[in-house]
Amino acid sequence: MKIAFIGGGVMASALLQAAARVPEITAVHVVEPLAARREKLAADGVAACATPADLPAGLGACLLCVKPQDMPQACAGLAAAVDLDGLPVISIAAGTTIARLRGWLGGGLIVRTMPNTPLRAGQGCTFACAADPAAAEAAAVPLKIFAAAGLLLWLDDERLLDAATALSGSGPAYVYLLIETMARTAREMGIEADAALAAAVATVSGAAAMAGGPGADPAELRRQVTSKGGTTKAALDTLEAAGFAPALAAAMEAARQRGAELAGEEPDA
Ligand SMILES: NC(=O)C1=CN([C@@H]2O[C@H](COP(=O)(O)OP(=O)(O)OC[C@H]3O[C@@H](n4cnc5c(N)ncnc54)[C@H](O)[C@@H]3O)[C@@H](O)[C@H]2O)C=CC1
Ligand SMILES: O=C(O)[C@@H]1CCC=N1
Repeated sequence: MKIAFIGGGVMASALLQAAARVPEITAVHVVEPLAARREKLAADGVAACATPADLPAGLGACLLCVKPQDMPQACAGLAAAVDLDGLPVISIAAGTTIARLRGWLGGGLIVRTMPNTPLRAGQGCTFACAADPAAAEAAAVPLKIFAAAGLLLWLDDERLLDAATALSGSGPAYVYLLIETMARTAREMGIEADAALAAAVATVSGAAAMAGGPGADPAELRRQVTSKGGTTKAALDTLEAAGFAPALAAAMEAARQRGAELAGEEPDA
C-alpha cells in the first residue's frame, strides 16, 4: 500500500520510522511545503513533494500530520488533488473534529487519532476514534503504523479524545519536566550532571516498567517505597503540602479544555 503523509514535521518523522516496520506499506510520500524539511526527508530516503498535486496515483491512505491551524488549507489542497472517495484519511491533530475534517475534505473514510512523541522510541501511545465502522475497517493497514510503535487504544466517544490528549498526547511533557526537575535538583545537591540525568531517567523508566507489570498497582508500589518515618514519607508529605496531585490534575484539565476550545474555534482565529 502506498501512503501519503500531509506534513513532514516532528510527528510525521516518528510515524515514518514506524511505517517502515509495517510490511503491507510499500511506499510513503510526504507533502511538505518547507524546502529545508523536504531536503531533510530526502536525505533520510523519504520521497517528499511540495504540494498534493505532486503525489503519485493509487494511494491507499493519507495521514494528516499538520498543526490544527494549517488543517483547513491542507485538507482543501488534498481534496483538490486526490480522489478521496473510499480512501482512509487519518488525522493526528489535537482538537480537530471529524465533522470539521469531513467538511474540509468533502469525502474520505476519516479516523481521528491522538498519538504521542514516544512513538519515536517504539513506546508510543495512540488513541483512535473512527467516524464509523467502515472507516475503522478501511484504515486497518495504515493504523498498523501506530501499533508498530506502541499501544493503540480505541475510543467510541470522540469527545474523549480531548481527555486522551491531556493524558498521553501532552503527557510526555509532564514526565520530561519531572526528569528535568529531579536531575537539576540532584545537581544542586552535588551529583555530577551526566550521572544526575542518567539516574533521573533510569528511575522514571524503571518505575514505569514496574507500574506496567502484570497486575501492578501504582499505589501499592508507592507504598513499598515508603518506609514508616523514612525519607520517602518526608518527600511525599512535602509534595502533598505543595499540592502536587491537584496541580497535575488541574494541568490535565487545562489541556483537555484547550483541546475542546480548539475544536470549537475557527482554525485561523
Ligand atoms: N508534537 C506532539 O507531541 C504531538 C502532536 N500532535 C499533533 O500532530 C500535528 C503535527 O504536530 P507536529 O508534528 O508537532 O508539528 P510540526 O510543526 O513539527 O509539523 C507540521 C508540519 O506541517 C507542515 N505543513 C504546514 N502546512 C502544511 C500544508 N498545507 N500541507 C502540508 N504540510 C504542511 C509544516 O511545514 C510542518 O513541517 C498537530 O496537529 C498536533 O496537534 C499529536 C500528538 C502529539
Ligand atoms: O501541544 C499540543 O497541542 C500537541 C498535541 C498533543 C501534544 N502536542
